[in-house]
Amino acid sequence: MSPTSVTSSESAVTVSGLTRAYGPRVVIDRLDLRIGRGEFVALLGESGCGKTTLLRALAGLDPIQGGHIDAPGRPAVVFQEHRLLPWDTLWQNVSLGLPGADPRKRAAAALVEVGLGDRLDDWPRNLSGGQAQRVALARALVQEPRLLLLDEPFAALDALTRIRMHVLVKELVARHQPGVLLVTHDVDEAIALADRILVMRNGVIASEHRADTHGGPAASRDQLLRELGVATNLQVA
Ligand SMILES: Nc1ncnc2c1ncn2[C@@H]1O[C@H](COP(=O)(O)OP(=O)(O)OP(=O)(O)O)[C@@H](O)[C@H]1O
Repeated sequence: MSPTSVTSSESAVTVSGLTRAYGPRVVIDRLDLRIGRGEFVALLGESGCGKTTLLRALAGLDPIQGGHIDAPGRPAVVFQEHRLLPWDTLWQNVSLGLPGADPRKRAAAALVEVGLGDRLDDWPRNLSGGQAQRVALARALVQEPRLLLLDEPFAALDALTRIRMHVLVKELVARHQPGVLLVTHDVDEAIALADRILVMRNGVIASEHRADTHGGPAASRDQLLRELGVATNLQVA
């Protein structure tokens, strides 16, 4: 993978008036959103509010019932489960569907970037959960997507592995400059990673918080928990 030079004003995705319904039930209601190249956006919201529905619509995996999604190129998606093919080696998994010459070489470079450059010919079954998610990240980024969609990719990992993955994904996004939408339940993860945190409620973006220009966090933990309807004054007797 080669680093890409982009301008921050370049759009990774622009969404206007997006509506997504399951039968009569409207889950996303005329939602507007723009994510720039290199921008890391986290999406929080209580369970069932429509986060994954939005991500799947942006990925082009589901039909939409109204509005418009402008996402040049094909978005790459990393899910909570790695979705690697067990009958393919790691480099084959990473290069799957990759157009152009020398797929093994490009897959190798991607695996080096995620710290698995010595495991090209190994099999998914021999990987830990964290290693498998590294391969999933390599498989996404080798496509050099303008938009990277992350659906709770670290949720099943232990706390230390999750922190290592945060450091890695931050580095990779800084180098490759996709726009990122991270769906997460983890308020601390959103604070650690995001330039902008969105809180979704009733099918729209109810509030948004931007990190300050000095890299300060987009919002405090208490503030986000309050917005998510979680009491923060819990006292242990
Ligand atoms: N295929 C489907 N058919 C009908 N309803 C669906 C379908 N998928 C999701 N829903 C409903 O749409 C709503 C939003 O679901 P979604 O999975 O997007 O929420 P979420 O915010 O990602 O939840 P969680 O945080 O628990 O993963 C929920 O009420 C869910 O029951």
